[in-house]
Amino acid sequence: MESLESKAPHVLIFPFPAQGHVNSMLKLAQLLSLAGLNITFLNTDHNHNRLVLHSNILHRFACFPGFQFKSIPDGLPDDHPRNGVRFMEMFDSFELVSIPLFREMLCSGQLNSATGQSVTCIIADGVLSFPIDVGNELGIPVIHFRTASACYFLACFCIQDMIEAGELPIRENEDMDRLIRSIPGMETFLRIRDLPSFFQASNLADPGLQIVANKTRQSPRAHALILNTFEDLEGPVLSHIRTKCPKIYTIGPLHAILKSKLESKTTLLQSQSPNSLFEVDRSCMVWLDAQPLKSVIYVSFGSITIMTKDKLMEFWYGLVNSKKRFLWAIRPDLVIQKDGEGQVPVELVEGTKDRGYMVDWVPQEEVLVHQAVGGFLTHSGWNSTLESIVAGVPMICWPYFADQQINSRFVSEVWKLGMDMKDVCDRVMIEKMVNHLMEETREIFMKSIAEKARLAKESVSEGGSSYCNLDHLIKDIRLMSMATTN
Ligand SMILES: O=c1ccn([C@@H]2O[C@H](COP(=O)(O)OP(=O)(O)O[C@H]3O[C@H](CO)[C@@H](O)[C@H](O)[C@H]3O)[C@@H](O)[C@H]2O)c(=O)[nH]1
Repeated sequence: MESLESKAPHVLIFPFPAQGHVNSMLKLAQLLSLAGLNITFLNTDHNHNRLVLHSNILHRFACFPGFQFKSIPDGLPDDHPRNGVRFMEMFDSFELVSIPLFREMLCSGQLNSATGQSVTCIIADGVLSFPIDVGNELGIPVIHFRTASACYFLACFCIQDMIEAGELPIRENEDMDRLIRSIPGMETFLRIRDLPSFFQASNLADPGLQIVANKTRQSPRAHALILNTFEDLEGPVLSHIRTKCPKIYTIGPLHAILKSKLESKTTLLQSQSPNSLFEVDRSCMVWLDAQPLKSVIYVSFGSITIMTKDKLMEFWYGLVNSKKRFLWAIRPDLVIQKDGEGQVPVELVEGTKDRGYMVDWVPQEEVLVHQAVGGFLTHSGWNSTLESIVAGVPMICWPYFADQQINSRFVSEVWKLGMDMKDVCDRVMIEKMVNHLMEETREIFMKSIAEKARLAKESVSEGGSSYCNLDHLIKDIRLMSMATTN
C-alpha cells in the first residue's frame, strides 16, 4: 500500500473573480502547497493576466513544487469595469460561461496536474454552488470557502427566518434604526441599516437577495466549510453556524498564518508579496518612512467600491480639514460619475501637499503594519478588517456593499475596534471622526484592538485554534483524496 506522502492529493482551488476572494484563496493555496499538496489554481483569464502583469505570480509561485495556474473565461468583454458598477453582471456571466466549461475541463483532464494526476479535491468559493454539483457528479469531494466574515454568513442563513418574521423585505419609510430579531445572538445591536446591502431590497424577488439566499443554502451540501476567521473573534457566531454546517475549519487570519509559516522558510519569503490585480505603487512606503509615529490615517475602499466625484470631494475635504496626515489609495476606477467636475480647490491641493499622499494602489498589508500608520478609514471588506486587526490599527468604517454593513457594526459595537460612519458622507462628520480616532478616543480603541491583535496572533501560532484547524483540514483533504483515488 502507498504511504500518505507518496501520493500527494491534488487540490483544485477555484475563487470567485474578485480581488478580496482571489487574494485569500491564493493564501490558502500557498499554505496547502507548503504542506506538500499539489495545487491547481483556477482564475478567470482576465484576472490571471492581471496577476501575471502586476504581481508576477508565475515567477513568485515557481518555488512551490506541484503548483500550477489555469484559467477560464468569465464571459465579459475586456473593457467591462468588473467593479461595483455592474457587479451582478459579473456573477451572471461567470456562471453562464463557467458551468459547462468547468465540467468539461475537469472531465477532459485539462485541470490535471503537470504530472497528469487528476483532481482529488475541490476547494470552491462559497459564492459558487455549481462546483458542488459537478464534484458530486464526478465523485470529487468539494469544500466550500466563504471569504467573508462569519457574522455575514450567519445573517445569510437567516434570510428565510427574517422573511417569516416580517422583517424582510424592508418597507418604504422604514425606521432604519429598528432592531432585527431573527438572527440569533444579534438581537440587541443589529439594526436594519446594519443588514448586508443585498438584504435591503424592497422586493423579495430582488436578484441580489435571491442569489445570496440560494447560494447560502447550498453550502451545507459541501463536504466541509472553510472560514477566514478565528474562534476568539467570532466564536459565538460560529456556534450558531455549526448547527447548519457542522464541519467548519476556521483558519484565519489567513495572511497572518501564511506569514508565520513563511518566516521559517526564507527561500519562499518573496512569495509573500501582495497578490494584486492592480499595479502596486511602493513610493508610499518611502513617504510613510518620513512621517512621525502613528500620525497617518490610511484610507482605502478596497477593490470594488465606486463613488461619485461629490462623495470623493467630501472625503477629501474631511481629511484635509482634520489637519491629520493621510495616505489614500484611490483606484483609477473608484470614481464613476463625473459630477462636480472642475478645478480642484486650492485649499485641497495645498492641504494634500502638506500632509497627504495619494496613489492608485498600495501594498496594504505592509502599510497597515508601518509604524507611521495610526488609523484606517476603510470600506470594511473582510480582508481589510482582518489585516487592520492583526496590525492593531483602529478603524473608521464606511461600508459600501455586501457584508461590509454588518462587518462595520461588529467592528464598532461588538468588538469596539473603531467607529461606524455608515450612510453618512459629509466633510464635517469625516473631519470629526478622523480627529476622534487619531486623538480623543484613541487610547480606548488602541487597547481593545491590541488585545484582538494578540488573540489573532495566538490563534495562528503553534497550538492556536487556527493553526490546529489548518492541520486538521490538511489531514481531512489527504483522507478524502485517498478515498477519491481508490
Ligand atoms: O491599495 C490597496 C487596497 C487593497 N489592497 C488589498 O486588497 C484586498 C481587499 O480585500 P477586502 O478588504 O476584502 O475588500 P474587497 O476587495 O472589496 O473584497 C470583496 O471580497 C471580500 C471578501 O469576500 C468582502 O468582504 C468584500 O465585501 C468584497 O467587496 C485586501 O487584502 C487588501 O490588502 C491592497 O493590497 N492595496
